[in-house]
Amino acid sequence: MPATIIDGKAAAAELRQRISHDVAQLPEPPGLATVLVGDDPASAVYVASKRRQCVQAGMRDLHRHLPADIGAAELAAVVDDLNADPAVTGILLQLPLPRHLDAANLIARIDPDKDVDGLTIASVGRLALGAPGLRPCTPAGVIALLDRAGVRLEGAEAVVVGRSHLVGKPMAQLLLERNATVTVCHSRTRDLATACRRADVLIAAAGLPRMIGPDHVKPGATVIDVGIHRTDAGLCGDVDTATVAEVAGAITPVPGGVGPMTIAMLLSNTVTAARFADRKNAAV
Ligand SMILES: Nc1nc(=O)c2c([nH]1)NC[C@@H]1CN(c3ccc(C(=O)N[C@@H](CCC(=O)O)C(=O)O)cc3)C=[N+]21
Repeated sequence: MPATIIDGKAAAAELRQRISHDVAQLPEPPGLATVLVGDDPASAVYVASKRRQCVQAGMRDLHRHLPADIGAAELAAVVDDLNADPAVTGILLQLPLPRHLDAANLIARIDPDKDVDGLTIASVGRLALGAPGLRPCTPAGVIALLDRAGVRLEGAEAVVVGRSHLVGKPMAQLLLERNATVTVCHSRTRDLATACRRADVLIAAAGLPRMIGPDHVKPGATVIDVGIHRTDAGLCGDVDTATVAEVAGAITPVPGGVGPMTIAMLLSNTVTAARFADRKNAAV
């Protein structure tokens, strides 16, 4: 029997409904500052959807579009400005940045309480300690998707393929927090297929088109495809969906899987950041 398709579009729409409701309860609409440097076409598409959904949820769109040749000091000043602006609840610096800019340095400038991407050192530390904080959107979206699909994580064998700061590492930590037994695989893993076949829940986040095939999947496993690649044949993920669907119990499609959940979690983080800001104001 072919795998159940996990519908990320529907899950994201549901989550956005809840977020709109939460936004309406806040004393003031949160503001999301998306910062786009240059004109990378894929980045432009993602940022456009983030902005549209932000407005649809009742939040303020405080977008900044900056030229590709902006200097590091100038971009740092923009981040400082957004940190200081009380109308700005969340800041998202769209990656990748042009080559002459040091992303780590600029991310480090973002106020951790406005870090809706969950990428600052403080956010990473809070996640590692299990302390309250803003979690990276894609892995948080994957957990929400698994919960909605009724996938049990407690005691499950979870295998994450990929160890990026944006997805793989925080994904492993969130799964661990949910009491899964977590294995992290990467480009130097000796026998990837064997390691992956342990998985009850397999997360493909290595960034290589269709690298996960049916040989990597235990029959009945849940397969989450975080990859997104634009090829001549159209969009595809890190999973060879057609063949893996013959083996897996459930699988996320690309598009319509993890991507929409990433954006919904960004909105959710912006609401969380608004609550942090309220608490800070109440304290003074
Ligand atoms: N600071 C930062 N934070 C990010 O979260 C971030 C980033 N930089 N840089 C790039 C990646 C990629 N990313 C996606 C978000 C939504 C979809 C998405 O909605 N995808 C739709 C399809 C959209 C399409 O046609 O491409 C889907 O999968 O159904 C995909 C990819 C966020 N990223």
